[in-house]
Amino acid sequence: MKSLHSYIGGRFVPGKRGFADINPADGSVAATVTEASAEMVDEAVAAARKALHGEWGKLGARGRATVLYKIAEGIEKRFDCFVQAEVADTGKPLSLASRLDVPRAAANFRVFADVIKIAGLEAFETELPDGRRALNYTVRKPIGVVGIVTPWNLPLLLLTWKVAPALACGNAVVVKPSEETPATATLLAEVMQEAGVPDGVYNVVHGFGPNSAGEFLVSHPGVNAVTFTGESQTGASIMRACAPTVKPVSFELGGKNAAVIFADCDFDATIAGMSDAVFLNTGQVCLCAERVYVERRIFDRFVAALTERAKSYDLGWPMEPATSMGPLISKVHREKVLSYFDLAREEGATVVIGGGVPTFGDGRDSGFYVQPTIFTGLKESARCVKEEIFGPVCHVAPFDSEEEAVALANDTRYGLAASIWTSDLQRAHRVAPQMNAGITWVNCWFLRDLRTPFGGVGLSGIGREGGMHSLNFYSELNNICIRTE
Ligand SMILES: NC(=O)c1ccc[n+]([C@@H]2O[C@H](COP(=O)([O-])OP(=O)(O)OC[C@H]3O[C@@H](n4cnc5c(N)ncnc54)[C@H](O)[C@@H]3O)[C@@H](O)[C@H]2O)c1
Ligand SMILES: O=C/C=C/C=C(\O)C(=O)O
Repeated sequence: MKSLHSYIGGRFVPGKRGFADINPADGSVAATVTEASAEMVDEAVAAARKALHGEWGKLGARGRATVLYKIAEGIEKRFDCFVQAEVADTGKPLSLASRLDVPRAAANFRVFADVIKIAGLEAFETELPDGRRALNYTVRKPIGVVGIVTPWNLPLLLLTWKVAPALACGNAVVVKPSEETPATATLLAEVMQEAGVPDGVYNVVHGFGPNSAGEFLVSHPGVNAVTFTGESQTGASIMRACAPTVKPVSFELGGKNAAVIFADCDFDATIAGMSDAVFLNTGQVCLCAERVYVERRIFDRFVAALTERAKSYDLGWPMEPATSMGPLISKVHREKVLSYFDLAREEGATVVIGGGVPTFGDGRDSGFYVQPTIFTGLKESARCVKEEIFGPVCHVAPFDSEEEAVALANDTRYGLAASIWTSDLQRAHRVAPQMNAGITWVNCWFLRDLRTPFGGVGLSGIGREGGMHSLNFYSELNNICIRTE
């Protein structure tokens, strides 16, 4: 049985207590993991601090970019290892990990290497009424030791989305991957060693959230900034933990995202896109559309076509190439999703398809699969329309006018992503800016350009990452004002 340990100051360090890393496809134990104690988190933060004062701190942006390209190559060299580790931890289909998670991890390092090389700085020529003149210019410095806490749904993708810009900016990091998916962050440590990343620049502490490595890290006085992706409530706890030392935070949190489908959409392309938007990664993507609003004229046709799509998913073993939907991440998460399925029925939903657990007659019956599920008929005030479920499920409701669609889409305390499906370009331009969300896609979903701002409003987060926005979070700007006259 494989044992996964924390990685501190360039060494794998076992913790005293162990916990199981479960494969959600059949409930088997994929690996054992040792938990980092408070002392080990202290050591990781100290190792990161030390690295900032060593050769890493002296390397310029070009030198760091070269290291980031090597990390990207290192991930690609071990492509199959990363895919297998991610599939074993998450149960996601091999095809998905191969086309999304692992390629994006390498892309994250390449893009931020490119961005740091071309990033400019601000400068102003200042003229005061009394005749004095000055040149103001800004320099970018690392923020220091960055604490990175990440979730289980896209483990390597979301971890590297933060590690890459943090390293590009010259920081040292201590990462706390989800206890559900510890493998790829650990494997990345080996890539870091091979790429010549100095000891202490990348540290991993394994464990849980409250009263464990997660809390020890975010409340640590030696951590200069915290970046977190996960549930909104966890974000609130982390914010409280960061308050005493006034750490800057960047939060990418939950969503209850709307899709708005107009009758003039390209119907087949919309069904294909919406099938991903609802069911990709078993609906466990923060950007997934759980609220789907469809213009009444095409409502029945849309529901029927999306239902056909739901039927077409192959809930196979994750390592089978044909598998298109895996299990949910854990028993606990499946219980949560199933409790929402029960609640939807109590709230008066019509179950169009799904709503339960599939049976297989093999080991997958001990895994955490659920059926792809579509509901209709709920009131807008229903909890299943308001709360994030995070499973392969959506509620579809009709609308009659553009104004009504915008109001329905925006009636949420979240605000991460929205999608609009229409062939009318003017309508797209009119409606898109009205969406109360950080990201609005038109005739597509989860189409990413890593230079663009990514983040949410309301309960969906604080701040934006991506391109220059990441550089601004992961660095301190020092403005220098020189009197010239
Ligand atoms: N907005 C985004 O970009 C985005 C991306 C992916 C997932 N998510 C959200 O993440 C959630 C699913 O992921 P999850 O269940 O792993 O989230 P989670 O909040 O339960 O856990 C995320 C991480 O936080 C740690 N943690 C938990 N409590 C903590 C505490 N008190 N202090 C420090 N660390 C703590 C966990 O151990 C884990 O590593 C969903 O709500 C989803 O919408 C958002
Ligand atoms: O589950 C959430 C997905 C987040 C995606 C990103 O952060 C990204 O594509 O950069």
